[in-house]
Amino acid sequence: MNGVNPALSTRGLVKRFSGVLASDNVDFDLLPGEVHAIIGPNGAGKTTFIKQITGEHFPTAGRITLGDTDITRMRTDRRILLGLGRSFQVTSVLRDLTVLENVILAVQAKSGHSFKFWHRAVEASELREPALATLADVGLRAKADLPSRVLAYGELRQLEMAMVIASNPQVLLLDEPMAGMGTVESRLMVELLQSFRGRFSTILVEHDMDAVFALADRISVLVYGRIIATGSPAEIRENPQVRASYLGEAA
Ligand SMILES: Nc1ncnc2c1ncn2[C@@H]1O[C@H](COP(=O)(O)OP(=O)(O)OP(=O)(O)O)[C@@H](O)[C@H]1O
Repeated sequence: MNGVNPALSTRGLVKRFSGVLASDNVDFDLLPGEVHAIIGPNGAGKTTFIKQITGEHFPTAGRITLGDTDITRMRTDRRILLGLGRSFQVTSVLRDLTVLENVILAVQAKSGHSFKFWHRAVEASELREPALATLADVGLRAKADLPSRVLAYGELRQLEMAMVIASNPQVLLLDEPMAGMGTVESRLMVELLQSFRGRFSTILVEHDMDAVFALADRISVLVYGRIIATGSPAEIRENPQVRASYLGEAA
């Protein structure tokens, strides 16, 4: 890897579900600061791969390393404390709290702050300031004091993103960030993710190929649990094996 230590890597990752080999000897490297997209047909094993990284599934064999730490069999909450950030579902936004309070809650959860009284957490400037800065990053600064329930769907997804990046994760897992979005919302999300360029080491799983090709520095193609190619968007677009087994059919 040219002497660069990956932010996250897997070696020989195997996940077997009775008859199905959902991960077939996956060697994967996420380089510092890159957006590395994983694409592949339905059932290729993308979700299974992500779930092994988050700790929702343990691999049948192989190894997962976050920085220098072997996390293969570590619990999810410990992985999060070590710097794994995962996009929340919209349902994790507490609708009765303000936009800012939701971000503060996310910062607080990661920082290990244990305030006995919630109002003290909301007032604590060491939580407030970074939360406000993060809201500015995602374009929601003006809505900080509104109850989250008044946000439009696209804004909720921006808030969700703020809640993930607020704790400055070393590795950001984005599992279908464009899911359920219309054209305009998707374009805004692509712009938002582009504004993060270089800031996070990001694994992106996404079915929207326009978004993938706009955002990814590198793309790995998963077919039947195996990575059949890894390369720049241009290399992947031109790869005959990828075209035959996946992109060709989509095009
Ligand atoms: N808990 C499970 N038990 C049994 N088989 C499973 C389980 N989870 C996934 N599989 C199988 O593993 C294979 C990979 O599934 P996975 O959901 O990881 O694919 P995917 O690439 O995420 O698909 P999609 O794009 O449709 O979300 C599929 O054949 C699936 O049926």
